[in-house]
Amino acid sequence: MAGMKLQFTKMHGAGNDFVVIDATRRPFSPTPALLHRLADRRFGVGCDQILVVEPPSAGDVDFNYRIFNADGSEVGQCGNGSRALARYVREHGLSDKPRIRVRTATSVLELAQVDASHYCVDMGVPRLEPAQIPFKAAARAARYTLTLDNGEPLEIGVASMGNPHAVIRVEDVDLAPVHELGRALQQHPAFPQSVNVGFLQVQARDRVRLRVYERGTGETLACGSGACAAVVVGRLWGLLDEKVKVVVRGGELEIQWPGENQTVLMTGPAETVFEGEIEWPN
Ligand SMILES: N[C@H](CCC[C@H](N)C(=O)O)C(=O)O
Repeated sequence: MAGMKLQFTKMHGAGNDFVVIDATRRPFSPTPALLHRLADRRFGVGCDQILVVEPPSAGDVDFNYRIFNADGSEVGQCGNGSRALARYVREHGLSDKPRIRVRTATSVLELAQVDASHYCVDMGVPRLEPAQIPFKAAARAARYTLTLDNGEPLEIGVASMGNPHAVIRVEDVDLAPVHELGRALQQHPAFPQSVNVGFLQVQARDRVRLRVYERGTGETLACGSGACAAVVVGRLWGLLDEKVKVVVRGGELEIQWPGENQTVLMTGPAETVFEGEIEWPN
């Protein structure tokens, strides 16, 4: 049966991997079935997120950018994906500007190339009010204590980078119950839109290790917005300085946050792995 041929580019940022689609010349409105196929690591291409580059919705940005998790859910932020997008638009001749601005469903980001394989993203001001996360709490606090299904208390920090994050401090990320606690928090009624769950090990005031159990995807090798949220929470807890190296399973990210009402800067890698084409029935 004749189908549609869909060109894509396979990319990753510190091991968080993407299928990137160019919708700047013609619209791309993927069905859930197509998203699942693109993300499927056996029956399809395989990725953590699908990124769709679109023409700007207004003159204040250069591109719009849609983000779909592997489960097909559309979300408003992907930090590692924004670095991949910055590389993508340069490599595909869609822009030769040294700095570009992109709009997602929840945020406007500014991206700049640092060197041949590194990009810096201004991820905007973290949102800390519970209603902005969204997170059900009476008032804003640096720390919250959740009661888990088993009755156990759990201390967390919460922040939104345009997507929701919960941060849990652990002694050793290699020993943390990432999948068990990650799933428990994602199903917790305190997070009406689920949540990305970060496990933060503080090694020094300027160096941490991090694992993230992502919403709509599961554990990834890196989570850019998760690294930002972890540094924001770590600083609110008085544990971290302004510039922090975040060591994740797939590499390293540099995060800088001067403090409240300031934007978070994230610097990290973006790589192109291959160009591909997949046939899909109309
Ligand atoms: N799973 C996230 C989206 C991808 C974020 C992550 N890949 C990043 O680099 O920020 C969410 O549902 O909000």
